[in-house]
Amino acid sequence: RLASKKRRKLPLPPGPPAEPLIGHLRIFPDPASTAEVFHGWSVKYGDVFSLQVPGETVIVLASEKAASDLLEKRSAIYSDRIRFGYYDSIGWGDAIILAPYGPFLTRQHKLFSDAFGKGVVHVYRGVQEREANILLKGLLDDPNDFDRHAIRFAGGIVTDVGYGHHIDSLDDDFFSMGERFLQYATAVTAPSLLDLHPRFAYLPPWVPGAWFVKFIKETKPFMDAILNNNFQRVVEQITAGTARPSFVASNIEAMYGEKHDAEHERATKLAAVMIFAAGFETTWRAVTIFIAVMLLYPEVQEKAQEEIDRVIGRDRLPDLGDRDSLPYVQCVINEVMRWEPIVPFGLPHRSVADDVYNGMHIPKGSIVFANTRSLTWDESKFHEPQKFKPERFLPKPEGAGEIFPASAVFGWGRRVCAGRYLAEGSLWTAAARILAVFAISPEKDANGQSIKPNIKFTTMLTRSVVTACKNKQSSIILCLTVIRNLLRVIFIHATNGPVN
Ligand code: HEM
Repeated sequence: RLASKKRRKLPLPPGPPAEPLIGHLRIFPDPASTAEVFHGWSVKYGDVFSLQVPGETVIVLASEKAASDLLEKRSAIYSDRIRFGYYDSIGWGDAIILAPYGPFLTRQHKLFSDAFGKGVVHVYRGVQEREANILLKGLLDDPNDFDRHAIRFAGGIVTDVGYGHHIDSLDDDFFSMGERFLQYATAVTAPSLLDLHPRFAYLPPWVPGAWFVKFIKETKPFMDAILNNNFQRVVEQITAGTARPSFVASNIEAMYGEKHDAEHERATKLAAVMIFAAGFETTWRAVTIFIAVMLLYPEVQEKAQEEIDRVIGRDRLPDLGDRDSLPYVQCVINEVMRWEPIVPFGLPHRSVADDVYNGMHIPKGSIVFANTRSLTWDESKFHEPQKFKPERFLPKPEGAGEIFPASAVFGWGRRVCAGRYLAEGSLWTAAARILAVFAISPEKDANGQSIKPNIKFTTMLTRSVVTACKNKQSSIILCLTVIRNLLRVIFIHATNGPVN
C-alpha cells in the first residue's frame, strides 16, 4: 500500500497547459490531425506526455523505446482496451479488437494465430493472387476507378478467407453488407455519452446528445444479421457438402464430434466478423495509398519495375515465392507503410494497474497511444524521415540499413495486429503485380503535358487518399495506368478467363 501511495505522489508525464476541470478537452485534436498534433507535442514535452480529458488520463508514447518498454515489455499491464459503448450495447464488446484483456480475448487470439500465423498464412496465396489478378483486370479496363478496384480486392480476400465466399461483383450481397457495416463503424467513432457508461443506451431518445439510442435500435438488427447469417450460411454449406475452405468452415468442422461448445461458436462468429472489420478497410487503403505514392515517385516505380523484369523475367507475374528475390520491391512497400502509415496514431490500449516509468506515474486505467507518426518520423532511426526513400531499408552500403518499424505499423505486445502476415502478403501481391504490369502515371492535358498530381492524405479511422489532380474537383486521384508489359496482360486474361 505504501508503495502505491508513493507512486501516486510521482508526477504524471508532462503535457500542454490544461484548463481547470476540462483539462485538454478543448485542444484535443480531431482524428484528421491527431497524429501530427501529438507529434508536435512530443517535440515539446518529450517522448512520454500526458493529457487530461474529463474522467480520463491519456498517455502518448512517441518513441519506439517508450512504446516497446511499456506496451511490449509490460504488456500484462497495457493490453486492455477502452470501452466502446455502441459495441457493448449490441453485444460485440468482447470481439477481438475491442475485447478487454482476458480469457475470451486469448481464445480469439488463438483462432487468429491458428488461421493467420506466419507459418500457415501461405494457404491464402491462391486467393490473394486471384484477387490481385481481378484488380489488374479492373485497372486495365478502368484505371480511374482504381479506388473501387482496391475495395473489391480487399473485400474479395477477407470474405473468401473468412467465410469461403467468392465475391462476383461489387453488387454482391456480402460486399454491400460489408460497406454498410463500415459506414456504421465510422459513425460510432463520434464520442458520446455512451462511451462513459453503457446504461446511457437506455436514455429516452429525445434527450439532447442521445442520438445513439435511435442509432442502436436501427442498426442492431443489421449487426445481428452480419454476425449470425453469414456464419449460418457456412453451417448449411457444410451440411450440404458445398462449403469452401475458410476460417469459419474449419472452425465449425473442428467442433464436429465434440460436445457443442457455445463459447467456441461465439468466438468464431465474432472473430470472423473482425476479419472483415480489421482487414477490409486497412488492406483497401494500403493499396490505394501505394498507387498514389507510385504516382508521386515515378523514379521509384521504374527502379522497382527494373528489379522485377531483371529477376523474374517478363513472361510471368510475380508471386509471393519471389518475395525474397525482390528486395527493392519489399523496401518500396515498407516505405509506403512507414511514410503514410495506415493507422497513424495507433489503436488505444488501456492500462490495468498503476505504473511508474522514468520517474513518472502512469495511473491505472490510462488510455495509452503509441503515436505511429512520431515513431516513423524519428530522426534517430531514419535519416530525412519525412522523405520517401525506399532504399533506406536496403542493407549498407547500397542503402542506409535502416529497420522497418513493424511494431509502429502493426501494433504492440499482446494487441499486435492479428492479421499482419495476411495483410503483408495481400499488399505485396497487389503491389508487385501492379508494378509488373502497369506504369502508373498522371493524366495528360490537351497539349499532351502531364498534369501534376496534387495528392493529399487524410485520416478518419485509417489513412486514405482524398484529393486529386489539381484541375479536377474529384475526391480520388485521376491517373492513367499505362500498360508496360503486354505479355503479362495476356497472361492475366489467360489465367483468369472471365473475371469470376
Ligand atoms: C495493411 C493492413 C493492416 C494494418 C496496417 C493493420 C494494423 C493494425 C493495428 C495498428 C492494430 C492495432 C494494434 C495495437 O493495438 O497495438 C491492428 C489490430 C488488429 N488487426 Fe490489423 N492491420 C492490417 C490488416 C489486418 C488484417 C488483414 C486483419 C485480419 C485478417 C487484421 C486483424 C487485426 C485484428 C483482429 C486486430 C486486433 C488485435 C487485438 O486487439 O488483440 N488486420 N491492426
